[in-house]
Amino acid sequence: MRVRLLDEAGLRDGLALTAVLALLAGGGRIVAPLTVQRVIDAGLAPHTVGPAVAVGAVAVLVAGGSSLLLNRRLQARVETAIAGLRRTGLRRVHEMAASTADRTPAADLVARLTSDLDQTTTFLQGGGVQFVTNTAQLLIAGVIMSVYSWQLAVPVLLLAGVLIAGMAVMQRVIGRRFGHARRDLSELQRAVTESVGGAALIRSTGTEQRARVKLDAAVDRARDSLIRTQPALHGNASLGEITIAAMTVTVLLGGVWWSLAGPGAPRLSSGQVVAMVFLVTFFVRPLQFLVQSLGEAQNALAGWRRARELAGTPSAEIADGRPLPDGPVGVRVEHVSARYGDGPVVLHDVDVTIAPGEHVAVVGRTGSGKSTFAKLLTRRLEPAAGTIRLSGVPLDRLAPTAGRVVILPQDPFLFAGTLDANIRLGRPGATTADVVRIIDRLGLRDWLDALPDGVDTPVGLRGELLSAGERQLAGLARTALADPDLVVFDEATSGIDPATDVAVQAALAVLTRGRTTVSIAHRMVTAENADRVLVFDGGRIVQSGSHAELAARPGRYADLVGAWTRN
Ligand SMILES: Nc1ncnc2c1ncn2[C@@H]1O[C@H](COP(=O)(O)OP(=O)(O)OP(=O)(O)O)[C@@H](O)[C@H]1O
Repeated sequence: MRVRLLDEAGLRDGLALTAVLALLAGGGRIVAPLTVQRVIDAGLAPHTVGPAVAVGAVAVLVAGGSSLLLNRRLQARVETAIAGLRRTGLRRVHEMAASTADRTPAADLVARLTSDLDQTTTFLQGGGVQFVTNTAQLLIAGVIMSVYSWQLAVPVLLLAGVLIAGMAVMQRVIGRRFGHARRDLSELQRAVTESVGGAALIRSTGTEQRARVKLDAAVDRARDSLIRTQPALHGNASLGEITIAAMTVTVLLGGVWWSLAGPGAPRLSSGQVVAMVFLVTFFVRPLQFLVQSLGEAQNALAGWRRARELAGTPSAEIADGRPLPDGPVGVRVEHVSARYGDGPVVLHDVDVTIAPGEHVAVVGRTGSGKSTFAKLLTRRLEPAAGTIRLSGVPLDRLAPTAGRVVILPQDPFLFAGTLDANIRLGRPGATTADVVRIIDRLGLRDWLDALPDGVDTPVGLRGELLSAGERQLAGLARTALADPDLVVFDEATSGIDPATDVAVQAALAVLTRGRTTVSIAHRMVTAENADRVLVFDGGRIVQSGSHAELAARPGRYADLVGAWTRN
């Protein structure tokens, strides 16, 4: 695990140089007490002071310089590793299997890539890098103490052994508790995001009390989790204080006793006793640091692990998949069933073929399985049984189809920025001139001219400055710019005024011309304009034919047409 951490943080490269810098930084600090010992043992002779000060000064400068270099080196590497983890994590979010993405709340993914990793940075900036220097200092001080007086060094090292063993046990407990705390904090973030995002709905439905109870529960859980990290931390601090004080006392009392020992017994000079007192201080300081920063270190590690877990999610993209053959896509859905997680089967034995270039409208009552069918075609859900082939290639063998298979949702996602920037996302390298051309081709020039700043009109966060119909028009333009070979269009059910609806229908007609299209239709006009209508009911296709054919005979579709006409 630790070895993997070294690799992941990019610390293995140049490990020897890192170790040398750490030894220089840690060892340099220890030279001063040794020079003091020499001066004392020489009877404080003036001629020994000058060289001692010179050696001490050089040592301090070397220690300071090495420490600076080491800090910069480690900080830069670990920050680079964190940035890499963020990038990989984000890529995994985009390549995640649809089933995993469905199960994972967005706020949890955001927390793993932001606040969780921030803990690692905070720890580093708070002196986490000193871990390395301190460990080197601890080792060097321990060795020198043993050389100076093994009689004093043995009890100190034994006490240090007790402390380190105690910390090893505690850190496991502390690590586990911080792991829980980070999970509960991420839950809290999710609850807060939901509550803030849904504030208007909560106010309008008068459900503030219910929302507050849910939020309070998340706040309490996070608080309790954080409190649960404390007893082990306090236990660790107490153990540290007791053993560290015992080490200092041992050296002081033992030193005095040995220095006064009678003839025949091994004697310590006063200089050696003073040096030992300094050395034990150098020995215990890193231990104190380790004790105090154990909590922060475990919190940082817990954050790192959560981010790494996300970065380690297997990509759902098929690396050596077969590319989608060029041209309009033929769709073959063979006896496909679908379910969400362990839930009931919601699509049963769906078997249908869509010819290249055909425009198929999917209709049916709410909950009949239309969206599930669309999710299967666009790989946002894997079939529970059966196979789907696009132009003959089974979906589970197909290479990424970005730009070739495009879903146009009811409410297309728009990033904060201009309309131009959002539409250009459809095709990498597209220019504003391309955007204007595609808007013209879709017959949307009047709409564009009516916007305050034309293509430079800002759309606001998630496109909130545009109407629902305008967002769908922007989505249509973006899709048209992508020039896909299979379009899955989820028609908006509401929020579109009649004029925009006409514009949407006209643009849709241009977009679908010559390309395979599956439209989830909520309006009769969309079904009428399609080559064929598939009628879903209870998760099954119960009718298939042209609008005219199906409307003319009794059945589900005729009922739907009746309902549309009455509306
Ligand atoms: N994410 C999900 N998790 C669990 N069940 C789901 C999920 N999405 C849909 N379902 C269930 O699958 C069934 C089909 O739903 P689907 O969304 O495909 O219907 P639909 O015909 O598109 O309905 P609508 O016209 O209201 O969008 C429904 O019973 C629904 O409750």
